Amino acid sequence: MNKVYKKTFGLLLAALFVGLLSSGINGYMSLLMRDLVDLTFASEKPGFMGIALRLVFFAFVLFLMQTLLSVMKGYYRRKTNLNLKTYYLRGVFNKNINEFNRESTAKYVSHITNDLNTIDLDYIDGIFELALAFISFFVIIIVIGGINIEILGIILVVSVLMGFLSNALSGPVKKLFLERSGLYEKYTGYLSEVLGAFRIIRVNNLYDRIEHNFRDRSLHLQQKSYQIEKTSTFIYALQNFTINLTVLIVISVSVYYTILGKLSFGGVILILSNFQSLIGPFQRASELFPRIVSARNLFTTLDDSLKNRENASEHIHMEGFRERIELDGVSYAYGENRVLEEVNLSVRKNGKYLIVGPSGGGKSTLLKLLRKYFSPDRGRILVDGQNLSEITKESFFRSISNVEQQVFMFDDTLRNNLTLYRDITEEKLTRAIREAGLGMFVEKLPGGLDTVIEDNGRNISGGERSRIAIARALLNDSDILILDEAFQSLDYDTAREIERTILSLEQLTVLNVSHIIIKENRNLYNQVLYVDNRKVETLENA
Ligand SMILES: Nc1ncnc2c1ncn2[C@@H]1O[C@H](COP(=O)(O)OP(=O)(O)OP(=O)(O)O)[C@@H](O)[C@H]1O
Repeated sequence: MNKVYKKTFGLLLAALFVGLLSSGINGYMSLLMRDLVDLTFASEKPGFMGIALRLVFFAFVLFLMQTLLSVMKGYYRRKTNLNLKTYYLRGVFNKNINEFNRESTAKYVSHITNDLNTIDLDYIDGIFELALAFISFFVIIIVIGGINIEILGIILVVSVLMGFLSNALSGPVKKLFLERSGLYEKYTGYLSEVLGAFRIIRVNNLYDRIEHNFRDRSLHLQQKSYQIEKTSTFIYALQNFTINLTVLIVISVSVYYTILGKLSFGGVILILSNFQSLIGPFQRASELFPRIVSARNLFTTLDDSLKNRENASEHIHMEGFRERIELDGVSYAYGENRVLEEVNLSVRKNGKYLIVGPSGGGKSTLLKLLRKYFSPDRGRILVDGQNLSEITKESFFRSISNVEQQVFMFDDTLRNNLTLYRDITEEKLTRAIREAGLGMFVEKLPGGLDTVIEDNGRNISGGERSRIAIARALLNDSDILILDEAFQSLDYDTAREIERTILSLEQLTVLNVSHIIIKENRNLYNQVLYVDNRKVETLENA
């Protein structure tokens, strides 16, 4: 993430350069102002108008510079933020499927919303503001140093002491900010779960139980925010006290130097009017530094969430499936629960396999291993003799199509939901629609293929959803089709017809996990595999 943040470093420097010019103009105007005041006290008319006009001119230039600065800052922030968000989302989509599934999606949502928002406000903007404050600080140092170096020395000592003090005071706030970010992540996850369970909560009147839990969690989060608020207020009050003390010291020293004749009255006004730029950076640093540090830690959290723990080196590019897939002594366990043990199996190209077995027997796990969602704990899966864990995901996924139990629909037209945004000829699309048994459905739709599927398929039935998934898979032109309970929402006749069509496709290897056994089609399979008791057995060979 840090690398992505640094990509817009050029924009940051350009904007800060404009900030430097603005501060320079501001410093120069302070000197003009001092001269103006001193001329007034000396009752000298010549030169007065000239300085006054110059002041008006530079005030206008300063206005333009500051407008430019705010435009540049806005552009820099937007661009950096967008870069980070797109990088993160791309990273999420590069995760191993099983590792993505292991986490709740809410965690990623919370990272993209809460955490990247915090990074925007506290880190991107924080660093910018701090840098700007220090630029104006150094410019004013040069200006005051030019007037009286002793006063500058005194002011600097006082300011630096105060800066250290403020920083030391802000320690407890840093810790609280970090804790709150973790709480937000959990809270967002919890809310997504509750809203995801909307139907079951409504139907079973579970709201009272949910409300109790919701109140506890909300309260806990609010208490943490309140604690941050309380601690921060106390720390800011202490910091204000030190600032007031510093102001008092600086005023006293300046006035004393005027009495000694080492500083003109205009000089005192210059110091006092720029005092904020002198102590501002230390004040800002104490306020922003804890935020910057805790937001900086979020980079590590975000990077960690994108890491794939299984890092087998994938270096083989697969050019289509040619001969066979072999499972060689494959074992897999979810923690202590061993689901497959020493499984040996051979799947030949264009073969048709029906996979059956009791619920919880391990059928889906077998499919997940074959889909490369995760790797076996022991043994190997060989695709045309190459170890599947060494084959790149991109090239392998191109060879397989999946019809899973959960079918996602985009809020888009039926056409785009079928083609998944690829260029597909009308002829091919019509054939896939027919083979997936969607012909009548499309004909009846008033908008045909241009009908919009709403809200993840709210306006279509479960059976239509499965058929859309089957059509998608047929349009994929992949070598292997993996079906996981694809027919369970279909009536018997429709399921039979679609299954028959799929099994008649000669250039397709089919692995079908199904509880629904269609007797008329059973002999169309080359092999029926039975998965149970950690084993995969062949029930019958055609
Ligand atoms: N992600 C997971 N984490 C932990 N255990 C899991 C996970 N997925 C499945 N299991 C367990 O692994 C075993 C096999 O599950 P699997 O889903 O492979 O069975 P299945 O034969 O496909 O079942 P069904 O026919 O009910 O879909 C079950 O005991 C299940 O509880």
